[in-house]
Amino acid sequence: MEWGAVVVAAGRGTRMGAADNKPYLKLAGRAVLAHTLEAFERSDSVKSIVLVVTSGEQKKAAEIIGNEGFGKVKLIIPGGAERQDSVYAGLTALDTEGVLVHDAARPLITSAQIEACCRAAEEHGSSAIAVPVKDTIKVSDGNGFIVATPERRTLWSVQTPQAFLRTELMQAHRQAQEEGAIATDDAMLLERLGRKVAIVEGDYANLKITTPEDLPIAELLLARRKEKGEPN
Ligand SMILES: Nc1ccn([C@@H]2O[C@H](COP(=O)(O)OP(=O)(O)OP(=O)(O)O)[C@@H](O)[C@H]2O)c(=O)n1
Ligand SMILES: C[C@](O)(CO)[C@H](O)COP(=O)(O)O
Repeated sequence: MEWGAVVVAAGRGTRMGAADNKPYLKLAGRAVLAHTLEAFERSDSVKSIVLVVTSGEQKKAAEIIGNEGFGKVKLIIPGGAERQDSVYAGLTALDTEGVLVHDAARPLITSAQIEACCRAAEEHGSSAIAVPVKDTIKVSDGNGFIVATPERRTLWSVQTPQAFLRTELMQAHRQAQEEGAIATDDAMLLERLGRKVAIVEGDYANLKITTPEDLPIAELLLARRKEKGEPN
């Protein structure tokens, strides 16, 4: 199966609160976006990448891609108000049979994990990388009180990439649009249609740069990876 990637980098970084948008923050001397794209550039299964960025940041993104010599990024397009809109915009610009959707804010992804996602989706139809939850998770009543504790052994913290048949994911997005359904990840759009998404156990290091403390943690994880001679 031929695989493409939609890398979404069109958020505003509200929770990070930095002067620059998250994809352009420096991580070990390089833009967060450069680390993220490098793993997809190195993945033998990924043939093309559509990068979805904030309107007005297309030139900035293109400069990074040019400086890094990345050749798989075919299009840099503006995103939408929600992550779901940005993903859909990317899907309409890709023509591969398989699609990986990945957050640009997850720069510690590795090409090995990308390959594992592709293989699992080729076997099961779709897949999502995830790690077992380490904390006990509680459900609240919305007024600050705990009302339930889901069984921890059934809980996974899902990350990206998530891998799908492109036409299937596009159909799921269109159905969600028609029904006004908002999803915080793409797997949810298939789950709501009764489709099973295979879990690919990943790595706790594949964190999403979301709040300020995430950046120094990512720096440490990258330094440890370099000491061990591990590739992205
Ligand atoms: N309208 C949006 C919102 C998010 N994203 C992307 O989706 C990924 C996950 O989103 P998140 O970590 O929430 O990034 P932001 O939306 O920028 O952060 P915040 O919610 O704090 O504003 C990020 O790579 C982000 O750039 C996107 O492409 N388009
Ligand atoms: C897609 C995701 O990274 C899976 O954990 C997460 O849902 C993105 O959430 P965000 O609020 O858009 O960062």
